[in-house]
Amino acid sequence: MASSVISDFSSSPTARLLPFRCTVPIGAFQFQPSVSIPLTPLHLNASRSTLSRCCSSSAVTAVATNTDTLAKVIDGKLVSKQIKDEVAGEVAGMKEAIGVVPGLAVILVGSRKDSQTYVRNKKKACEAVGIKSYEVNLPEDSTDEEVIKHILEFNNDPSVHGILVQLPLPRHMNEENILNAVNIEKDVDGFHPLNIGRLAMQGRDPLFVPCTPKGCMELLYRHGVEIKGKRAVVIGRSNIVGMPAALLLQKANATVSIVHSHTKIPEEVTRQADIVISAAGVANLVRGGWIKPGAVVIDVGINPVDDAENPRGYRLVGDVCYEEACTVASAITPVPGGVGPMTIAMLLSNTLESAKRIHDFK
Ligand SMILES: NC(=O)C1=CN([C@@H]2O[C@H](COP(=O)(O)OP(=O)(O)OC[C@H]3O[C@@H](n4cnc5c(N)ncnc54)[C@H](OP(=O)(O)O)[C@@H]3O)[C@@H](O)[C@H]2O)C=CC1
Ligand SMILES: Nc1nc(=O)c2c([nH]1)NC[C@@H]1CN(c3ccc(C(=O)N[C@@H](CCC(=O)O)C(=O)O)cc3)C=[N+]21
Repeated sequence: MASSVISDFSSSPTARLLPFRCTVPIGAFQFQPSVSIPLTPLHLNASRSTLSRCCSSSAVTAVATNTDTLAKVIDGKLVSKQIKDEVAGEVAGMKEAIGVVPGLAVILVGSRKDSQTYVRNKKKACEAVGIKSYEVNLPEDSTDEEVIKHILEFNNDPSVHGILVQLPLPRHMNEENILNAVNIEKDVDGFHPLNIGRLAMQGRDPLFVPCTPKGCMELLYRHGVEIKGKRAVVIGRSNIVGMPAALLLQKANATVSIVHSHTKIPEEVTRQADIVISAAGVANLVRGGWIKPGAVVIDVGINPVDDAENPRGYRLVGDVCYEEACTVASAITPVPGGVGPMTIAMLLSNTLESAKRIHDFK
């Protein structure tokens, strides 16, 4: 039943919304949700007809399952749309007040199809909210120096407030040297070691938080999921997702465990968690039996799997076996339509934040 009320609307597009809390309706098979989630229009129940055909359901029988009540779907597409609308409003306001238009520069090296698609989508998203985008495409066999030359130009260009070097870079390149060249004041990806270092330290704050983990946290906040004092498990420890996600959960006072490829009995660790963020890049790694009944599951994984019925010949699935997880979790993000769109929304938000900081615009 809905209980409390929304408050604390600050002017920032990613301002903390204090949760509009209620208890998840629990079906005939009763289990206690480990976190409270809100009853807002953001939620739909997972429908069996839209469940992905991920895996056989045999593993689910090993755990207490809730076959009558399916998890709430955390709709990242919808939340990202709200954030983009907020960003668009602020971008227009800034232009009108001080004549500044935020600018994002994207550097793409090589011709990976997936990277080209991401860059195209980022450009479209910028246009939609009024952010100016700049793009540099370099051939696969470029040198580190060529990439760094463009970064330095953007560092010195006052119309550029955010710089993103699309990853992964070609294998011959030194990612560390290249990312180090980005001015931390324009590091909207939050990948510069100074930004990551500040994220890791008590009492310090980074200028930017990496977009994907920030998007995961934003989904939890905007859905009223309590984090303080909860157990969280992050599957994956990469610099761009897993590690910063674990740091953010810790900053929010969760007790955090990290599962990686050397973790023994990862299902046992994961089953302890009230909140699971999975970023392993392994399709259907997380089965229903890995999830504590009532847990909230954020699936970051984007994994192509063959699908002859799909015109593309493949479809995207997450790390989590959605069909199984839906019967155990209290809330879950879908793939696609979960964390992915949030990553883009956070990039726009970070770019706006950067322009505001550089121009001292409140
Ligand atoms: N939705 C979005 O916006 C985004 C989605 N992604 C997706 O998220 C996923 C992860 O991306 P990224 O972090 O860049 O990937 P990486 O390959 O850099 O990292 C994967 C991590 O998962 C761990 N891992 C791999 N296999 C297993 C396993 N079987 N059990 C436990 N842990 C495992 C690895 O452990 P170890 O360290 O031991 O090798 C590593 O820490 C991918 O599917 C990617 O496409 C990425 C960025 C944004
Ligand atoms: N410097 C850098 N910054 C990044 O943030 C970065 C990167 N490099 N390299 C690659 C990864 C991956 N990533 C995604 C962004 C959006 C979706 C996204 O919008 N996905 C849609 C589906 C898109 C589709 O259908 O193809 C969804 O999940 O609904 C996914 C993945 C950002 N990354």
